[in-house]
Amino acid sequence: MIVEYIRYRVPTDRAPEFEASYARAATSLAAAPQCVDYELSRCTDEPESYILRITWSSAKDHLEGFRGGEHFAPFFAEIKPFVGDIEEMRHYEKTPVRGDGGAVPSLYEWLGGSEALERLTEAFYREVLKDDLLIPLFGGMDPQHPQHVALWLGEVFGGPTTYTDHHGGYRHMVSRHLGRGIEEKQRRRWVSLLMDAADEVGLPDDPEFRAAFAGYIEWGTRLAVINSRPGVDAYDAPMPKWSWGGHPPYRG
Ligand code: HEM
Repeated sequence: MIVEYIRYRVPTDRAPEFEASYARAATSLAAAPQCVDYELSRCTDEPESYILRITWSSAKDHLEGFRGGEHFAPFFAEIKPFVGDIEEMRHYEKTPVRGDGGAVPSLYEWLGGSEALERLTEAFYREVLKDDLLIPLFGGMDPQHPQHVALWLGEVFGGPTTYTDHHGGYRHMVSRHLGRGIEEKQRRRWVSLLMDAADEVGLPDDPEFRAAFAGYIEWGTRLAVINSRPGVDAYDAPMPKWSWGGHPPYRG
């Protein structure tokens, strides 16, 4: 993905016309398959200054796909009167320097940190080991497994990077699922028992936390099923970093 920034300096008497034109032009961005998202901001200190941010699937998709495609002409027709007001129009690559600020707690902090996760995985695997669908997979489980999964979850939810630093990281986690042939009904049971355990140990039950938590668990378990199929080899990937998505915590 690539981010395009376009900085405009528009005299204030033309600002309403400028914003109205962009509101119409945005329908072409919304329809363009190369456009990931867009946002027009106006400077509060210098109201003549605007910045348009557009994320494209790639620079090539923007320059060839969008500009050569059906949505460019109606887009350009709307914004053409303001081309002379452009001060900068360039592509930028995202760097790893980004994240939530201190105003937004990590999911790890919100759920109660490592102690809460250890309580969760202990209660969960106690039930897993009594479950007729899951016992064939977990019968010979390493006794340290619940703690390892607690560390994994902690890291994914924004806690310390202990799993990556001391337990083999992403590749090791994937390798533990290889060749296990996890079936959909086993995945479903795993999810269901984990949600029961979350209630049992009193993880926060606010809608925003549970939606983010369930989102990761749904994603992670489906990936575990894929990784457990025949022919998959161990691979490296960046550690997933899960956050609140579209709904940060409600603090009414
Ligand atoms: C979000 C979903 C999942 C996460 C985060 C997860 C995490 C992990 C981790 C971190 C390990 C390695 C533990 C270690 O380092 O020793 C592991 C192993 C394992 N996982 Fe998963 N897993 C997930 C889903 C599943 C599902 C759906 C199943 C099966 C229904 C499953 C079955 C296993 C088994 C059988 C092992 C090896 C256990 C042992 O013998 O020690 N996992 N998992």
